[in-house]
Amino acid sequence: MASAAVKGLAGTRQRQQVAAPGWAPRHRRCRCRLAAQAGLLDLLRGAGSTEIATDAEGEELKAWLIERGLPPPKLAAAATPGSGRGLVAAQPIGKGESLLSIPQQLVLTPAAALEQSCLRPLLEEQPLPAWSVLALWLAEQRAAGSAGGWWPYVRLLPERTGCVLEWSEEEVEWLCGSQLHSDALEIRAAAEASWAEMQAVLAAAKAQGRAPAHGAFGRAQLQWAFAVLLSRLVRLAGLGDQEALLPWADLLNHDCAAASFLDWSATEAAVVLRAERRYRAGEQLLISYGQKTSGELLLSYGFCPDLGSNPHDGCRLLLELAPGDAARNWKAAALRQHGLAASQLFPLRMAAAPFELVHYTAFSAAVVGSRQEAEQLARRLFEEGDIPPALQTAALEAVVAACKAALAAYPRSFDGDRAELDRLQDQASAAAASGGAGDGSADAGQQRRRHALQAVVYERQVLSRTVFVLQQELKDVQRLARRQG
Ligand SMILES: C[S@@+](CC[C@H](N)C(=O)[O-])C[C@H]1O[C@@H](n2cnc3c(N)ncnc32)[C@H](O)[C@@H]1O
Repeated sequence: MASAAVKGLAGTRQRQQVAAPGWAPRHRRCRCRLAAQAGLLDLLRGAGSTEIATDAEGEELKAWLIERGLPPPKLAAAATPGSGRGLVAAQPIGKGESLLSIPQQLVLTPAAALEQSCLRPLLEEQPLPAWSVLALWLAEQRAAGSAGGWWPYVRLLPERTGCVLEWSEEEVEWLCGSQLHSDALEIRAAAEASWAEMQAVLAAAKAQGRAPAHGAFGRAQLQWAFAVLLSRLVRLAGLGDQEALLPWADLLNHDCAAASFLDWSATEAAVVLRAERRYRAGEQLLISYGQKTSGELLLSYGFCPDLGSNPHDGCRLLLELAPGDAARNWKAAALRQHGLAASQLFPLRMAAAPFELVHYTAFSAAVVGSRQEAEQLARRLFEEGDIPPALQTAALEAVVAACKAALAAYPRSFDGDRAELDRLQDQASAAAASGGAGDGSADAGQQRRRHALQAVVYERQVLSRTVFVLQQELKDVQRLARRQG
């Protein structure tokens, strides 16, 4: 059971992808051109000599890794306003240049963690999921302090990440009505299940005197480790989808408009990153953590991009085959052949027509008399992308009804949430203008509230916009039907 839950958690972690062309933000090309021009100006001004305020501990980690085989990167660690440490260009960088190449021995895969773990004999006897092995390794290294083999890396890991594992129950309730609420509960339940699942190993470790410093594997220590993993683990598609910690490279921050990401290169036998454009010396290098909505970023990484700045923002709508449909089993089998399930989440975006989900509801609404008929219709809808005219109205109506039901599921009024969000945004702007004086923890709590509100306000705007667009389409379909009839 725990491993199923852990799978759910894995699904929420960094899945780094290239931005789909349809979703490239309009301003991007323009920004690149400006950046290229800025790069040229910098060269003329001798930007190579720009002084960079580097971060001492981050640079010490880089030097430590270089001693262990890291080819010297063209990047430097630096403090970045509002996002902790980050990596900046240490010199002007050209498009396509190699920025980082992390050799295998510095990639912290679950296998590497197991190899180094004090619990290794026990974990070989009673294997735990990769996620738990890494968490135990992190907790062990942290407890060992400077005596541990990876202290230069572990001491840089944040005390708190802001991810949903650190939220109070009341804070999680702010997401009620949204699919994010189910995600949040699932992530927290997975961490709980992982904690429960490792108790037998921890008890054996205690009995055999294998656990290191007192309390190294306590609940709070493992909670910290789970939060670190949720906000830093990178899935390496080129390494069979393994998830790993990437020391120093995990200082890279996220940009919703970035296309580059870290992945394993078999030819270079290393995790690599190339420059997707030119960079000035001192400019921060940002990568993509995946095409995530702002709410998803909030749950895993504890930050939320500014409203309107995330081209992947939106919400997910849950659609299901009608439970009472006599053809439900045939339909479910036919859906599976197209990678869809009898209960399926669909992403909605502000500016995208949700064709796939209209096809899904057309399939759900259709009356089919056999398995073959279900398969035939599924092929027409999901392979050829064609909706039989007779199903169009019912499909559009079903999506509109599903969006309205999703809107009604939010417990608080849209206007009330919007007003509170505006107020918190004004307060945040005023605090930023006055230098951000005040109690840090109160600020963090207020920021979380603002981010949660931002997510649930935007989701409802997307749902309302989808209702509007589909109602227009419904009118067109009905007008056409009247003309033809
Ligand atoms: C993989 S780590 C990146 C390094 C991190 N900044 C640090 O100081 O250790 C991910 C964390 O960086 C921060 N972060 C990354 N991108 C950000 C962004 N665009 N805005 C704000 N915070 C960001 C968040 O705290 C997130 O949990």
